[in-house]
Amino acid sequence: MSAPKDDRDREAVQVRLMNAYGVSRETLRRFESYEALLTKWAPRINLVGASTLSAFWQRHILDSVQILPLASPQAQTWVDFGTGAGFPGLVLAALLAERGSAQVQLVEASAKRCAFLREAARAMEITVEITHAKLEAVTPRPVDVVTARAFTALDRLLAYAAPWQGPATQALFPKGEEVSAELEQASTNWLFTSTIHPSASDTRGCVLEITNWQSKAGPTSS
Ligand SMILES: C[S@@+](CC[C@H](N)C(=O)[O-])C[C@H]1O[C@@H](n2cnc3c(N)ncnc32)[C@H](O)[C@@H]1O
Repeated sequence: MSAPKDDRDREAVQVRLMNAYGVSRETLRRFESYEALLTKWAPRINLVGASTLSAFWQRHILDSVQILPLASPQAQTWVDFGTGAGFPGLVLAALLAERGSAQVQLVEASAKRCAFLREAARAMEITVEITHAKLEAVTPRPVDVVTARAFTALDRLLAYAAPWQGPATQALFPKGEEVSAELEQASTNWLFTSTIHPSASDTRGCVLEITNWQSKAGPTSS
């Protein structure tokens, strides 16, 4: 008798994570602890869409993991806006834990989601900075990488991310089919360099990389 489809899907993604992204067995075990906690908490608080929980490995883990190789290998400081249940910031923090010295800050406005993030970090035995606040209220600092998934449209994202920009900051934003429209809209207010990386987890999606963004109105204030 063959294994249930969910188990086969999970196994296929895990093999891909190891072979294509070099994810270690130890990190896979961490993600399994994370999945168990998410499954336990999800019925009580709104963490991820119920329909996406069964596709945890593809829709959430792979979708987040694919960001890491797009970042500079030297990237040390990371911030993730609106992390929600942990995507992509907490997953990236788990991957970066193997490198030892990277610092990842997760900014999330919901107290319940922050409580979940703390528990998940504990379950995975990783260190991550969880900031319970609205992004607008957080003191920005220059970082190497800014990430945000399903947070807001590109035009507003660039405004949020501008005060976190250093000389070589990369912004890496998972986006869906709306990416062209968002790029067009953002280009009315911003000058930037963009690269669209096809998504490994969703044929309709991409990871949008933005560097060197600046407001057409001149230097931005936060
Ligand atoms: C649609 S969810 C996306 C969560 C996660 N990034 C993902 O892709 O699964 C947006 C998240 O941003 C948070 N959020 C919304 N506005 C925020 C703000 N101004 N500052 C920080 N977090 C915010 C919400 O609480 C929510 O968890």
